[in-house]
Amino acid sequence: MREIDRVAVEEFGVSLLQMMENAGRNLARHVRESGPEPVVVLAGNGGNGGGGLCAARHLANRELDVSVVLDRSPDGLDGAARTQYETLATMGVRVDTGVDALVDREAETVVDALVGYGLDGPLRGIAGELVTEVDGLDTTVVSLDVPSGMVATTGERPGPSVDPDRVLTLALPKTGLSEIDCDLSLGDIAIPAGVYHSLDIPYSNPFEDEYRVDLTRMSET
Ligand SMILES: NC(=O)C1=CN([C@@H]2O[C@H](COP(=O)(O)OP(=O)(O)OC[C@H]3O[C@@H](n4cnc5c(N)ncnc54)[C@H](O)[C@@H]3O)[C@@H](O)[C@H]2O)[C@H](O)CC1
Ligand SMILES: [K+]
Repeated sequence: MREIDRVAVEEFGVSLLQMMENAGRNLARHVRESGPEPVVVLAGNGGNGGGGLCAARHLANRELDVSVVLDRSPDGLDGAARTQYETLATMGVRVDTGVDALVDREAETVVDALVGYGLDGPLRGIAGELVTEVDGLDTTVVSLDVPSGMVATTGERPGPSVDPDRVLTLALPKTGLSEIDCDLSLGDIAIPAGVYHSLDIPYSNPFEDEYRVDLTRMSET
C-alpha cells in the first residue's frame, strides 16, 4: 500500500487529502449504518487518524452526537491529521485526549482510527491505553483499515489490539485481515486503476456503482 500511495501521489497527482476524504466519507456512512450514538472517534496522528477525523466532520455535519479522543494533545498532531483536526476545532466538535475522556463519553459506538498499516511494534502509550479501555466497553467498534494494534500484512497482534465488530479496509483488502472474524468491507478511495497496473498488480475495479463492497459475504461463499 505504501508503494501504491507513492505512485498515486507522485505519478498520478492524487493528494493524500483527496484519498483521506474518500476514506473519511466512506467511514462516516459505514458508522451511520451500524453505530448508535454517542459516537466517539479515537484518532492518532497518521493517515488512519486523519481518516477518522475526516469521518467525524461528516458525522458532525449531520448533527450526530460525535466527539473525538486523541492519543496525544492536539499540538502533537501534524500533517494531514493536524489539518483535519483544525477544521473540527473550528466547527466546535469536542476533542479531548486520553482514556479518562473516553470513559466520560459513555460511547455507544467507538470508531478506531488510532493506527492503520503504519503500526510499528506493540501498541504503546495512550493509544495502548485507549485500546485496552475499548476492549472493556460494551460498545459497537468500527475499525478503519485495520484494527489498531494488528500488523496489516500478517494479522499478528504484538501488543494490545482492537477486537472490532466491523472493519472498513481501504483500496485493497490487507492480507492480515484474511482470517478476521467480523464484518469486513472494502472502501473505495479513488486510486486510479493505472496505479495498480503500473505496479503490475492485477486489478479490476470491485466497486461497480458503489463506493464500498461487503467482503464478508464474499469470504462466506
Ligand atoms: N492508499 C491507502 O490505503 C491510504 C490509506 N490511508 C490511511 O493511512 C493509514 C496509513 O497511514 P500512516 O500515516 O502511514 O500510518 P498510520 O496512521 O497507520 O500509523 C501512524 C500512527 O500510528 C501511531 N503508531 C504507530 N505504531 C505505534 C505503536 N506501536 N504504538 C502506538 N502508536 C503507534 C503513530 O504514532 C501515528 O499516530 C492507512 O492505514 C489508512 O488508514 C490514507 O488515509 C489514504 C490512503
Ligand atoms: K485502525
